[in-house]
Order: sequence, then structure tokens, then C-alpha cells
Amino acid sequence: MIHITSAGKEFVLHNQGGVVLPVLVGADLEVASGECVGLTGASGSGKSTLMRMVWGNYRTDQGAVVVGDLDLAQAEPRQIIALRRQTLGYVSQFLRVVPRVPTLEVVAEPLLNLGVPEDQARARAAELLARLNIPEALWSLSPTTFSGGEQQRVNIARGFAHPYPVLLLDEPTASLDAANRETVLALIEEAKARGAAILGIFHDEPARARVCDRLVDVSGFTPRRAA
Ligand SMILES: Nc1ncnc2c1ncn2[C@@H]1O[C@H](COP(=O)(O)OP(=O)(O)OP(=O)(O)O)[C@@H](O)[C@H]1O
Repeated sequence: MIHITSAGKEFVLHNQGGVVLPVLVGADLEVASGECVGLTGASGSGKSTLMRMVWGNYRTDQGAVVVGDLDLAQAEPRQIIALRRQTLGYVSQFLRVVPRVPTLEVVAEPLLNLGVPEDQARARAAELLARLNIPEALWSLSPTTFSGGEQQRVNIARGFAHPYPVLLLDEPTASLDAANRETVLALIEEAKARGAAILGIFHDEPARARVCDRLVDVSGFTPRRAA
């Protein structure tokens, strides 16, 4: 479901004299349906950069990053938007939402955007929020004032509302207590069992060992820097 071939990325720092910072070169990676691949490598090796190239908000400079049948390196913005609506889900570390939208709507929104009837979308959102221990009294409130861990759980509920064929997970268990961490790991296992292809960054080593089928060390794609 994810096919990355000879992908490269460099940043041009326009506000720092146009310095060119090569970050990835010759990156190759495959994630099959039902598989979870974990990205590893030292801080700064390019894990988040590679994830953002798959998500389509960092442009791929060389090679191909194909999700389903769309090459993100060549795609038009409207194709990326359609891919994100139907195929590609992303649980980032931090929740970004429009202020004043109630939590239940935030979680149901990906389903409503796909035309799922409102009662079904809200029922699915409620089921996930309950499973992730967000008290029902909070569902009608905007999550902007929630605690870090509550916001992360709302973000996870939103990311798992629609059964995306491809999922990107950035530290999904980072600030969770044991019970909620267990729920998130179970959600990941269920997504794999229904055939989702998952690419993730997990600093939580036991979590990584449990859900990842393979690890890919991104430092293998780090260009040799001039001494
Ligand atoms: N938008 C950007 N502009 C310029 N340089 C960037 C940008 N994003 C990332 N980089 C650089 O790319 C390199 C890789 O960063 P990245 O965040 O992908 O690493 P990482 O492996 O995810 O690190 P960490 O584990 O610390 O999160 C770093 O040297 C970083 O400074």
C-alpha cells in the first residue's frame, strides 16, 4: 500500500543564505496491507520528514512515494486531499482543531466528510471516545482546553474513526497512562487485522515491539554530510 523508491529530500533554508540541507537520499520502503512498519534512527535522522513526505505536506524532491496508486511526488493538491479523505489517515502528536467545534464533531468529521449518515458517524465517534476514556461530559465541549493526554486521545479517536487503508502514526502512545496505552495498542492491532498498512514512529519500545512487524532505520537514508 506504501511504496517508497529512491526518495530524496533536501531543505533549502532561504532565510539563512539559501543553505541546502540534504536530509534523505535513496530511501526505499514498502508497507504491505496488514503490516506495521516502525521508523527508527537517531534524533534528526529524518523519521518525521519521511512521514511528512508520505502525508504529502513535505514535497518529495527525488524518487517516488506511492500510496495506493497515487505518487505524492507528482500529485496535485486536490489528489492529495482526496487521498487523505478516503485512504490515508494520520495521527499526529498534537491535535489541531478549529476552535469551538465540539469533541464529538471533531471525531465524527472524517466520517461526515465521506458522506456517512450523521447518526452513524456520531455513534462511531461516541464508541471511540468511550473506549478511550474521554468522559461523556466533555463530548459537547471543544477539545482546545483539554489536557495533553485528553487531546492526544481525541486525536487518536479521530484518526481511527474511518477504517483508512493506510495509517501514519506519530508517537501514538506518547503521553498516555497504562490503560489508555493498552487501548491504543489494541486499536492498532485491530487496524492491522482488517488490513491497514501502518507506518509509525514509536519511541515507546515495548509498544513498538508489540505492534511493529518490521523496523526500518532511517539513518540508512541519511546523506553523508561533508566533514
Ligand atoms: N521544515 C524544515 N526545514 C528545514 N529543515 C528541516 C525541516 N524539517 C526537518 N528539517 C531537518 O531535517 C532533519 C531531520 O529532521 P526530522 O524531524 O525528520 O528528524 P527525526 O528523525 O524525526 O528527529 P526526532 O526523533 O528528533 O523527532 C533535521 O536536521 C531537521 O533540522
